Amino acid sequence: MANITVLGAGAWGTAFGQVLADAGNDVTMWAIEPGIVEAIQAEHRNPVRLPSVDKLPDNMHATGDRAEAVAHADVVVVAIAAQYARGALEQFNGLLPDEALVVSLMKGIEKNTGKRMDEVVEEALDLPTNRFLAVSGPNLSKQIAAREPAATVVGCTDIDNARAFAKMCTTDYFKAFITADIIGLELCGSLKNVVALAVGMSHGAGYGENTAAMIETRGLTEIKEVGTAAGALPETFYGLAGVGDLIATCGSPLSRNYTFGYNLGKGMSVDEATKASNGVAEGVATAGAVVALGEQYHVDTPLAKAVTRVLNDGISFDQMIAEMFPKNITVE
Ligand SMILES: NC(=O)C1=CN([C@@H]2O[C@H](COP(=O)(O)OP(=O)(O)OC[C@H]3O[C@@H](n4cnc5c(N)ncnc54)[C@H](OP(=O)(O)O)[C@@H]3O)[C@@H](O)[C@H]2O)C=CC1
Ligand SMILES: O=C(CO)COP(=O)(O)O
Repeated sequence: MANITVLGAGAWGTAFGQVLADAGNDVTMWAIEPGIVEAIQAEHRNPVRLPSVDKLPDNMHATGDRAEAVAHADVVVVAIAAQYARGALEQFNGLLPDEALVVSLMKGIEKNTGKRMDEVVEEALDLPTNRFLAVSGPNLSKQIAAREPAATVVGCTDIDNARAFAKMCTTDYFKAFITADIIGLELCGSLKNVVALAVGMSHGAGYGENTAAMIETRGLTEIKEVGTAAGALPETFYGLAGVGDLIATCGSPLSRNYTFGYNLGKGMSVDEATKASNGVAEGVATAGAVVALGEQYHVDTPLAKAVTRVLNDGISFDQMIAEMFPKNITVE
């Protein structure tokens, strides 16, 4: 198969690295933390970010050296926390082989620029659009690391590249579908994290499934409206990467976004919830960017606005609901 390098040995980077290794590829993990590199290389484990896996496959290696990591890569997969991706990738600019494909697993919007990860990756690496791919779907890392059956969507403007990478990440337990709708894929993955924060808050505040369903339904509409205004295909939002990922992320305490929201709903401050989080909750930085995207495209974003009010102004969950659903609107 292929030589594939994964940049970022977090929970999903490591679990997806295992999928790629199970599919028969030779996988090199690059991480900034020397302790993680050492543990993967010496013990075939990532005790910091993915402790549930006792032994990673033998065809998974690790290095902390940037040039060595990517020198022979056919594909470079990026799994770095979204707000740090640009800075981290700029240090790889000029090191990648000329024809290498670059695949983003990230689900976030850059806070300072409002840019999607396809834009950030292409700018940071001077990468042509046809060599950028995104992977997004209902993919809670711990369950995929346990090899439970799951599926994802691989996107690329060059559908042959999407098809080629989908083959490289298909195993008996992990299936990949393809699309050319990069904008849809990026916005589904990033924006559902904001919805998961709100649903987590609802459960943390003590409410049940009706409240969660009300938020999820509003969230899906909001994601679709912002996304289609930005150029995405509407059908992407009703597929695996859209409603599929919304169901998984809003329904599981394994989601860092859901859990972050749950802790806020129970009364923690943003600082306390950040300290309690086991990995990055991308929705926290992305919420404000969604509001800005809404303003840019003249689409109302009551859910994202209400979530930013909780994050920035510390309003209660009940007040958030009142702001999301003013008395004079009808909600579908
Ligand atoms: N976990 C999941 O279930 C899924 C996650 N995703 C998305 O994938 C992305 C990564 O998630 P995940 O792996 O779970 O997150 P984690 O929080 O587990 O890991 C984040 C990764 O980013 C790295 N990182 C942070 N800052 C820097 C930096 N300045 N330079 C280099 N590396 C840095 C971390 O390195 P270090 O460990 O050394 O701090 C770590 O490898 C996110 O955008 C997330 O939304 C998508 C689908 C599923
Ligand atoms: O995107 C995910 C599942 O598809 C993971 O969600 P979290 O980043 O909230 O853990």
